[in-house]
Amino acid sequence: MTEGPLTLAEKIWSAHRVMTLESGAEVIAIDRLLLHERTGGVALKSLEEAGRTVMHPSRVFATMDHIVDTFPGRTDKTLMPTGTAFIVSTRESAKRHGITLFDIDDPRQGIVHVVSPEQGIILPGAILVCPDSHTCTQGAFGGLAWGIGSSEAEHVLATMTLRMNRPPDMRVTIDGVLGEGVTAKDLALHLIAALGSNGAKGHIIEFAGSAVRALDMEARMTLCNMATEMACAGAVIAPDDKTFDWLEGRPYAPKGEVREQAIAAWRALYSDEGVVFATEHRFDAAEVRPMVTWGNSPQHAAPLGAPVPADALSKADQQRAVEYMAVTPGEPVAGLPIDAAFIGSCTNSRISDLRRAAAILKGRKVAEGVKAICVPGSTQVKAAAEAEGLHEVFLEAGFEWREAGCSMCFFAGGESFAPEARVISSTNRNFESRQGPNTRTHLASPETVAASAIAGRIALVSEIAA
Ligand SMILES: CC(C)[C@H](C(=O)O)[C@@H](O)C(=O)O
Ligand code: SF4
Repeated sequence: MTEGPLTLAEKIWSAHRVMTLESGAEVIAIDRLLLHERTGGVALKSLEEAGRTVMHPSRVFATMDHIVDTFPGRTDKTLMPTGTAFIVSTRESAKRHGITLFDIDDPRQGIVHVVSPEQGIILPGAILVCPDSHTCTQGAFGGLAWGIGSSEAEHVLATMTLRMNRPPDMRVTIDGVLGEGVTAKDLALHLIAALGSNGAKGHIIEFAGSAVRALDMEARMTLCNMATEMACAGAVIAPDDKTFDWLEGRPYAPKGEVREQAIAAWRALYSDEGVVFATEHRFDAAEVRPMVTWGNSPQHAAPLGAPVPADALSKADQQRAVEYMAVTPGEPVAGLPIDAAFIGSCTNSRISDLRRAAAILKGRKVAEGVKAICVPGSTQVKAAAEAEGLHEVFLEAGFEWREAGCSMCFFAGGESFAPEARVISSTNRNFESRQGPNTRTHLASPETVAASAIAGRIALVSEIAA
């Protein structure tokens, strides 16, 4: 390993360095590759067409999440035209190459970034890649994880290496205490609003500080997930006892004596005192409020109740968003009537998210005319929620209760919300037509989504009647 003080990311990177090329690029070893039926299927097909084989099938995992329907009783058939072909071809390739597949009917199935931590596939100090932009979610466990393209995934399948320049390091330190009812999602939107959607361009962000240490593992995943929306190359949080405890007993995580040895090594995974980051930012958790987006980029976020920027119509990038979203500069989006509410996605669909939403929905009803849907992030999350009776809370309130998957986080030609529907959503992207043709997505925490579904308009938890 290199001498002198090192960042956490540098420590992990140098432990994986195979060689440095003349160009300065490096060849690094990859520990784990994850695939899903949308981009993973493409990588496998292309590998086969090139006549290559999978180097380490036991380090490659595939799941069905992006294209599969989430209706109860689903099959290989999907509303996405050509969708079945992706599902079938991923399944057949996985079988041919001996890759572990979390298929539609597998109790381990779910959204790739929810399933991997659940199974203990991502580990502190590891490097994991996946042809999906929200892979940095998994950096919450103190490993390096980032999204790659399908052709890079093919390269990893064949060689378990990647050729890359080491990304520069950025540290985002958040000290202080988050206020009552303020969540990791609000914190993430606060940071994106402040730093911008290119604010971390090409950097590996290390989230540090007392407010980050205080987050539980699922909240850390939400934070790292949203880092993608600042164009980062990865996001990482130094592992601690919470990380080790969360991983205990997970199928692919080390056990017994090996676990003890692993923990001893994982305890060295932190940025050394005095190390210099390419960029540093500091935030105070006490300043974060419940947030909601008003435009078509996650950076178009403001505290719930704050107005859409009064000068938005004079700014080229905001003008289109204001028109598309049908919002009024100078006025808040809070209070706007909604057509739909969505709880799901790799950002906010884990058991703690569902528990917090259910606590708000209990004994209440979704406002008339609002289509409300809850899609657990994985089949395991769904089962855990059902064991606690949370599904009954959602159903009694008037939410649909679905099978696990990406669902309407990402309209790929399958199921969608109605054209121009205004949707309050626990997802990570509010791009144009993201949840169906011309849909208007407002990003928020699961709590705000639940409260808004009850109110029938964008609302704070504190605004709904007791
Ligand atoms: C389809 C997939 C490649 C895409 C991504 O990379 O992120 C999707 O997951 C998304 O969230 O937009
Ligand atoms: S849940 Fe949404 S953001 Fe996450 S991987 Fe699926 S489509 Fe992408």
